[in-house]
Amino acid sequence: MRLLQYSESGELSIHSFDDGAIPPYAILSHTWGVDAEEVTCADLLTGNNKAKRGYKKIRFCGQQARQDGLQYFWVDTCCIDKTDKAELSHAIRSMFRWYHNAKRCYVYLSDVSTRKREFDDMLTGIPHRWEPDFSTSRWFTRGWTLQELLAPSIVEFFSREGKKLGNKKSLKLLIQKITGISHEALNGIPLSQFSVDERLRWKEGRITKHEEDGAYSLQGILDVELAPVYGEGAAGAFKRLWGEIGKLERCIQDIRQADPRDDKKRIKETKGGLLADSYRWVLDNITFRQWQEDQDSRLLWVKGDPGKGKTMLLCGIVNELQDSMPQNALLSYFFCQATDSRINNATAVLRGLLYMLVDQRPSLAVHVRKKHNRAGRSLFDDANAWVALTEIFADVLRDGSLGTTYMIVDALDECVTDLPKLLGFVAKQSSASPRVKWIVSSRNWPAIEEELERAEHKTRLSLELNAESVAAAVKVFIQQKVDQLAQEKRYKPEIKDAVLQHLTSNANDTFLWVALVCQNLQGTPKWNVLGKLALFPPGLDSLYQRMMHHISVSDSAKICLRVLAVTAVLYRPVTIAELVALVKQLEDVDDLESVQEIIGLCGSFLTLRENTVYFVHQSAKDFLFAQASDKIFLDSAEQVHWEIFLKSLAILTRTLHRDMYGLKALGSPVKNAEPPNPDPLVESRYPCVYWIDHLCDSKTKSLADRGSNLQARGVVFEFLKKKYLYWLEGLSLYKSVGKGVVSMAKLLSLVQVWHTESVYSYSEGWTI
Ligand SMILES: Nc1ncnc2c1ncn2[C@@H]1O[C@H](COP(=O)(O)OP(=O)(O)OP(=O)(O)O)[C@@H](O)[C@H]1O
Repeated sequence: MRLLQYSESGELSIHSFDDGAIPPYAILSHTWGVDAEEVTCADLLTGNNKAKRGYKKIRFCGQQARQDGLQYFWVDTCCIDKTDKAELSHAIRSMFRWYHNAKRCYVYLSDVSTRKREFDDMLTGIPHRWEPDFSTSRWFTRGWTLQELLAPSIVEFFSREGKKLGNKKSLKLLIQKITGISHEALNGIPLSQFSVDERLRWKEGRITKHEEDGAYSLQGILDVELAPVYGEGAAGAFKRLWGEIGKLERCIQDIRQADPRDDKKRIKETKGGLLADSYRWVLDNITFRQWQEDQDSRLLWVKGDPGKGKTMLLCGIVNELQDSMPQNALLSYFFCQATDSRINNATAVLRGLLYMLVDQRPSLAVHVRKKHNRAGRSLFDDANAWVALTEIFADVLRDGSLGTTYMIVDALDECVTDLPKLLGFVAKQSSASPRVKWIVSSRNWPAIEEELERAEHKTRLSLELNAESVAAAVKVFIQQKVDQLAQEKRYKPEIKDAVLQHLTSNANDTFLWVALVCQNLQGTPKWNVLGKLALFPPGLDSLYQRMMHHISVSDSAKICLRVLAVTAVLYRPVTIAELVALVKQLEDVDDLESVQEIIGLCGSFLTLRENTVYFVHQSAKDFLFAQASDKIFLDSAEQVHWEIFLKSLAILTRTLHRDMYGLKALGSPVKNAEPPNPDPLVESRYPCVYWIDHLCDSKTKSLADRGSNLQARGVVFEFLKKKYLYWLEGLSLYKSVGKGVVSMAKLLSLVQVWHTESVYSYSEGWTI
């Protein structure tokens, strides 16, 4: 980028700077006069044509910049060498960014005068107003000036005498009236938050000298890049612009696997809502403040035992940052959950973080588009997705337009697949840039500590070492929960006091323990509360143990344990309809209410939200595997996987057929495929995506279980023979083709294992 500078003696000079080393500068916005009177790059380099009228606005810009403490300034007439085609093309593509990055933009209005005022005042005694001239100024009718108004954060307007008229914020009512652009856009809200149609409306009626510029001048406003091809005409330029907008939209849609904002909302609600007074302590915590204020503190690791409130703390921190960060800062976050295969792996974490960044600032998609244009959606979910995502992510974090950026990842310990890779990535990237600040949270796992140790600028916030603050936060939580219970269940004061007392003395600074006991008390009649209190032992595991015992001795033990066993090995939370289809024992329970009741009986471990069954907490699932596996899985977890695999293929064989959504036209885009009502595939969504995973995690890999292997081969062969294409159609309707491809690769490996273990038999002759 070239910049101008006036020396102390008033000498004008021009300097070139590389992208990473551009000093602070002011920028001029104006409308062109007669070409011959504008100062060109050649004029400056040769020192010719010093009498051109165009020097007036250059002098104005230089003086104003100096007054504002800026040494350098940029003027389009002479800072671009328009005779050099490559430079012109680069400048057109960079212009929005140059205006955006300028410290101040001065709009020089050569057709608005303030001096006229004094003259008119003398003649008529009526004060002259510059506003009418301002409203009809040529500046508001030109194409390129739209981005010059929108891109910089400070835009100041000057009359032809160089008198300041105001800025885009102080004049926003007037500017809105003239341009139809909303206050929010003039106040600097990211343009990506306005629809493409609205942004295009702002451009209506504006003209450009070259017809193609109508489209080229919109690229920054619409977050796309368009290399200029003068001569293609307006139609050609707009056609390419639409094409780029379409590609950008597809790219952002393809990155999106799940929106972390929705996951955060869901997690917060499933955990009973966020209590601000139970997390605000962190804002005054010395380690947290150091992370926030110190440039050299880039990675904060929040660590603590299960149920200490890390996830809720991070939800609170996200809210606080959202409210307090500067407008051009970015915030991206991800909440891992081991029980949900959409959000329990390293690739999903990067994809979620990237989605949030690109969604807030679509111009960052330029780093994704190079690869995405070639690979499409499979870039993010094929076997090489991790490698591609880490490269893209590193480019995004290096982007020059990135200001302060916050990256937050909760529950690293719940990243089931490729955690070491994720830790390595966080350690590396958090050391790379002082502009990017990271917070991660996890349990106190030595393996995580070891990896994060490699980060250069890290601090840690241990909840155990901040026991006093956590204890006070838990106390507030207990008080709020007990008030709520007492009010809803109309406790007498002595019962309320006893509950408060029991919770306070046994919670051991563990939020989750309090939440579980209160959930239990919710279903306890008030006459039984005092008797029941003593049955809630301190410590999470003891509490789970008691809950397990309660389920095991109940009349519904058999069915509840089965529901728990199946739910524990599923790869994502399932809807009630999916659960009923997968659990054989629920087949005869034909009404929804009874199923809900059964799930309620497992209530200490499971919870229902919007018809979907979730584990109350990861620690509940951990407990089932570690300490109750003999009770719930009976034989083994692999056996449960095996049964789900068989059940899945039975469901799919029954439900999959040709053109399940009645689309009729082959090749309809899947995004237009609306499920019929009722949806014929309501039970088969889960089996369609996960049957191979269950097969792989069942016993069939082992030669010892030859019988199962033979049975698996037979069932899989039959299924693929009859339903393979319909299965692909199902995957496509569920937008899970990428996952299907990965699953097929897994199946192929499994077949190869069978083969090498001599289970494969040519005489039966089937191949995959
Ligand atoms: N600030 C808060 N407001 C409301 N509820 C809270 C808050 N902090 C913790 N809780 C309650 O405590 C429970 C456990 O908290 P959370 O899930 O955040 O713990 P965690 O430390 O992330 O646990 P784990 O490491 O086992 O995942 C939540 O389900 C919620 O009921």
